[in-house]
Amino acid sequence: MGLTTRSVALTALMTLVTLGVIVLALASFSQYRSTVTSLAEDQTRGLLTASRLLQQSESMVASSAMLLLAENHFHRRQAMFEIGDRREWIDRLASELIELRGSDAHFEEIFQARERLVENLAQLDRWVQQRIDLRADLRSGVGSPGEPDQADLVQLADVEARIAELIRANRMLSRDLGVAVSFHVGDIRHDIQQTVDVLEKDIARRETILKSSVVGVILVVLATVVFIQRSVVGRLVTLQRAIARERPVADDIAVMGRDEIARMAQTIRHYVARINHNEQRIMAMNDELDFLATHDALTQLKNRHYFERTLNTYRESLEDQPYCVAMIDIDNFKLVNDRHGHDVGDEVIRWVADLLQANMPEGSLLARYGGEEFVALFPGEAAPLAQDALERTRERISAAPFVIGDQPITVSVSIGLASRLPGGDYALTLKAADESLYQAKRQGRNRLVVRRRRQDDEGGPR
Ligand SMILES: Nc1nc2c(ncn2[C@@H]2O[C@H](COP(=O)(O)OP(=O)(O)OP(=O)(O)O)[C@@H](O)[C@H]2O)c(=O)[nH]1
Repeated sequence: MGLTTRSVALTALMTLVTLGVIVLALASFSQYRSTVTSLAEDQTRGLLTASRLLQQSESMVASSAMLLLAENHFHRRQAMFEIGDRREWIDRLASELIELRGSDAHFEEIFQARERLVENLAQLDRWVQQRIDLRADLRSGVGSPGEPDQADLVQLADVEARIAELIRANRMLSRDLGVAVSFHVGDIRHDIQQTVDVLEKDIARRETILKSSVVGVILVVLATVVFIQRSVVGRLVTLQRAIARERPVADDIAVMGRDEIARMAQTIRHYVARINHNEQRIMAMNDELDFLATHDALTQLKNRHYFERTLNTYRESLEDQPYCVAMIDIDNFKLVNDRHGHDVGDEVIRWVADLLQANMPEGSLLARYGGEEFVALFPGEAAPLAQDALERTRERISAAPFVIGDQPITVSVSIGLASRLPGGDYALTLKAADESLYQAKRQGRNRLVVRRRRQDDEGGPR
C-alpha cells in the first residue's frame, strides 16, 4: 500500500472516529436538553399545579368561614358564590393534573374529599340559612312579643351545634384533601427522581463511551504520528544522511517497500550510482590529463613544464641548500635520424631516457627538456651523488650499443653539470650547466663536464 493510500486511510479513520465522538456528544446534549425541558415543563408544572390545587382547597375551607359569619342572606349567597368559584378552580386544576400525569389512586381521594367538602358546604349553607331565619324570628319576636320563643332558642342551639360539627368535618376533609394532594406531589417527586436516575445512568454510560472514543482518537492520532515518524520522517532522515556524505555510496541508500519514498530512494540511488560512475570517469580523465600535462608522451619522463613548475615550488627551500643541475644531450642524434629513420630515433630517445632514469639517485628529478635533450635537478643530499651517477650512466650508454633488429647503433651522451652559483638563481645555474654541455660537445662529445669555479664568478662561483 502506497504512502498516499495509507495517509488517506488513517485520515479517514481519524475523521470517522472524531465525527462519531461529535455525533455522540451532540446526541447526548440533545437528549439531556429534552429531559431537562420535560423536567422543567411537565413535572415542574405538575408540582405547581398541585400546590395551586392545595391553595384552592384551603381557600375553599376559608370561604366556609365567610359563610359561617354571614348575618344575612346576601352575605351567605356571596360566600356560596365564592365557594362555587373555588370549586370550579379545583376541578380545572385537577383536570390539568390528570392531563399531565394521568389518573391514579390519589386522584380518587382528592375528588372524594372535594365532593364531600362541597356537599358539607351545601349542607352548611342550609344550616346557616336556617340560623339567619331563626335569628330574624327571635329578633322580630314571633310567638310572644318581648320574650324569646323557647322553641326557637332550642332549635337555634341545635342549628349552631350542627354548624360547629360541619365546620369540624370540613377541617378534617380539608386535611384529607391536603394529604391526598401531598401524596400526589410525592408521586411527582418520585417521577422526577426516577427521571434523574435514568438520566444519571445514561450520562454515565455515554461518559464511558465518550472516554473510550477520546482514547480511540488519541490512539489513532498516536498511530498517525508513529506512522509519519517511521514511514516518512525516519526514512527521509536516513535517506538525507546517506546522500549528505562527502561521497555517497549507492549501496548505502536503503530502498524499503514499494511506496513513494521507496521509489524516490530508488531514483536517488540510481542517480548516485550514475554520478559516482561519471565521477570515476572524470577522475580517470583528470589523472590522464594531469599525466599528459606533466609527462613527456614519448619517454614517460616528467616534461619541461613540470620540471620548471617543481623548481618554482622548490625555489625558497633551494635558496638554503646545495643543489646542482645537469643538461644531458644525445650526441650526433641528427645522424641517427638520418640513417635509421625518425622512429628508430624515437626508440633511441626512449632507451636513453630509461637508462638515465634507472640510475638517478634518490631525491633527484629527471625531465625531458626537449628534442634529444634532458635536464636533471639534484637537490640537497642528491647533489654530491650527481656526478658519479651521471658518469656511470654515460659510460653504460656508450658501452652497450643500442640494437635495432640485428643492427647495433652506437649512442653516446654529453653532459654539463653545474652547482648552484652563490647569489645566483636557478636560471643562472641552468645556463652554467648548458655552457658545460657546450664545452663537452666541443671537447669531442661522450663526456661529462663539470662547471668549475671561475674568476668572473667572484661573488662567486665555486
Ligand atoms: N626522432 C626524433 N628526432 C628528434 C626529436 N626531437 C628532435 N629530433 C631531432 O634531433 C636532431 C637534433 O639535431 P642537432 O640539434 O643538430 O644535434 P645533433 O645532431 O645531436 O648534434 P650535436 O648535438 O651537436 O651532437 C634534429 O634532427 C631533430 O629533428 C624527436 O622527438 N624524435
